[in-house]
Amino acid sequence: MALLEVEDLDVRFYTEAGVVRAVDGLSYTLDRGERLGVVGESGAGKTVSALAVLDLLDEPGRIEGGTVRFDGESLLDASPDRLRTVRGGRIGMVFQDPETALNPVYTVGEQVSEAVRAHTDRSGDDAHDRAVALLDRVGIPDPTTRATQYPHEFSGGMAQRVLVAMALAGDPDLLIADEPTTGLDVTVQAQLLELLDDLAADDLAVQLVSHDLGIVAEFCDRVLVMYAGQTVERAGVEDLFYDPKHPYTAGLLSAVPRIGDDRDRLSTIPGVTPDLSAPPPGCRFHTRCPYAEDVCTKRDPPLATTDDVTHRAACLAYTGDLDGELTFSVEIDGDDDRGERR
Ligand SMILES: Nc1ncnc2c1ncn2[C@@H]1O[C@H](COP(=O)(O)OP(=O)(O)OP(=O)(O)O)[C@@H](O)[C@H]1O
Repeated sequence: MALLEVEDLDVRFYTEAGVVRAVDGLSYTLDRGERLGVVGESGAGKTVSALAVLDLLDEPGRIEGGTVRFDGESLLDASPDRLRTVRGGRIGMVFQDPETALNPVYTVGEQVSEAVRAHTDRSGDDAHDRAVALLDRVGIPDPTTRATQYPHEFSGGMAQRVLVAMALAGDPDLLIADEPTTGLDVTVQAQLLELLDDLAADDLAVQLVSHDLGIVAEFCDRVLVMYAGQTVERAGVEDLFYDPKHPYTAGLLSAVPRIGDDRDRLSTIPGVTPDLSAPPPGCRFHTRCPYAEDVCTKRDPPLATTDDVTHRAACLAYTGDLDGELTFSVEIDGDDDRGERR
């Protein structure tokens, strides 16, 4: 049994401008110790789906359908008390922007101790000792002294380590990290990824939400690509990066800036993500897809098997509905690796 099973998850935001279909029919699983990357442009639904898994959506967001099972237990049916136990306990969370996630008026030690008290039987000195051990575990030097200091005395990278320590307080089986390294400089990013790598080696499953494909390529086992609230491709990390099957993924990959590449490639996929209160009919990507045919404006592509059952893509090219061939080239390390897709 998978550790996390998300099936057919639908999230809507009821706004004055209309109903925003932020997540539509999202399904995926995550095994123990596995690292899943969730990628896609801004507005794809990465954060909203991570929050929905934990039933943490704020108004006007609502989960309209689907199931979330964690270790066999249905989280969306769980009582608020039970959810609070699982959340931050068996599922740890780290979000972007550590400075705002920490409370400026309490010491770091107090905040980590509080997380320990909330998610374990420890209290008093015992909780404090555990907090110091956690700060040590996440690579904060001189943790005893650092525990007495306030968040403003920590750099961005060190503050993010504190948040990881708090997420580990309940000894979780799953860590959901949403853009955990965004805003940090490259060296600090690498150090933080090394920490996550080390933690995942201890059988912690990680769902890493990121718009940074380089980080995902380096860290993850499997990748889910989201576009406009839906999964467009799902594959093992190597298959996805070396042999993408969806035109959107191919576009994202060619938009990754590479060392020594001074062209502005970030605008490789022309157009913008659609307004999710009125998504385009048929394939949501058809308005930006260079391969789109008439049928793409009418038929919603299922997440179909490509040449491998574990490699799926939501494109009519894999249901036999396209007249033309899907052929795109992906440059990996400067090599032009041309592939035929059908
Ligand atoms: N409070 C809200 N009210 C209305 N719509 C919302 C709200 N929060 C999110 N959405 C919509 O949900 C969709 C998904 O947003 P989400 O933040 O999950 O995207 P994302 O992929 O995480 O992007 P980013 O990388 O910018 O965080 C977007 O279209 C967004 O406009």
